[in-house]
Amino acid sequence: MALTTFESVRRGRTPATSPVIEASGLVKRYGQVEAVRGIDLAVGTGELFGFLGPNGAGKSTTIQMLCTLVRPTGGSARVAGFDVVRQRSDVRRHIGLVFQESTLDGHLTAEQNLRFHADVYGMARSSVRSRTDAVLEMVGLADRRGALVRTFSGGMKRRLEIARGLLHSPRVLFLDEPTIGLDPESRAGLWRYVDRLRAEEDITVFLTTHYMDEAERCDRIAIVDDGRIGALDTPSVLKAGVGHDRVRVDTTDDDAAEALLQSRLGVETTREAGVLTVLVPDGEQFVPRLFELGLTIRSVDVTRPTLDDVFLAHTGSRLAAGPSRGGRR
Ligand SMILES: Nc1ncnc2c1ncn2[C@@H]1O[C@H](COP(=O)(O)OP(=O)(O)OP(=O)(O)O)[C@@H](O)[C@H]1O
Repeated sequence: MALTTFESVRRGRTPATSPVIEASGLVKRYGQVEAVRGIDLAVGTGELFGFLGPNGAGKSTTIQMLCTLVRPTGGSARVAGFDVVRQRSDVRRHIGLVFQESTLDGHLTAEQNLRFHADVYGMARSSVRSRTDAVLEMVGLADRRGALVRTFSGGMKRRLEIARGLLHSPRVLFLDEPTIGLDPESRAGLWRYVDRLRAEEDITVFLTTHYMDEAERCDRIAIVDDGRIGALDTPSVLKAGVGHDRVRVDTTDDDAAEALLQSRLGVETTREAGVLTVLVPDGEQFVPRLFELGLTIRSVDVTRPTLDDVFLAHTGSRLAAGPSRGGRR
């Protein structure tokens, strides 16, 4: 799915393709605790959708409602065209789940784990063999199909879980912090498989993550805080919304540079750690104009707002604060 398709959609809340997940006024209360306070969203077919928020924001509860594991207190949601309350088994047939905690059986082989899942889902025997081959191939585990899962590395187990989540050809794959606890190489490997999967099957991926690089991959992101969505758009629009590019210029004569920047380019400067700093909407367009001033410039660097800045602006905490380790599921 080309990113540009989604980039071209100006209204962040509207997906570029027909919605496969739709939630309207979704609420979940646990006694006095209002875990989810009214979530509205639409996720398009084929989209990689990021659902970000600090610990306790309501992400897992929202996912559990979308996956039919928890019944909403209010509002409604449809997944793959089916209502999450009235058509639970239809929803379940069309979704795949990969949660933080492994539910694989270490005493069974990779293939036996998949077979067991196929039985639970009532898959037709005729399709199980070919589909098992296809998903094991997709996640690079075809040659380990007969090995016991307890001999697998953390990355291999996570890949097998993705294979299992895909076995029944779901339309939506829910990945709840899928790379938590994995080393960088396994994380990169897992994303290679997700990319390949998205290229090969018209699947929608609903992702929660605390990693900025994973959030950057998303076509669109919702930032949820205190049970509500505070922002929803493409990563680039969200970043543009939180501030300016920071251009830091090192010159041979900062006083002269400061005067020229103000008089000729009409920009205010500050000095941060002794370096002349300018905040501008578009650093890339600004830098060539700097060089036209005839200054002797030693170096220039441009820093753009990151998704971490976006997260901080909307939630008051840092995305990079680290993945959650709690689990109530
Ligand atoms: N079964 C439950 N009973 C009571 N309160 C709950 C239950 N599940 C969640 N909550 C509360 O609802 C709120 C939202 O929790 P939720 O797990 O959805 O957050 P989260 O965004 O997924 O957090 P994390 O990133 O830590 O997984 C929290 O205050 C949590 O304590």
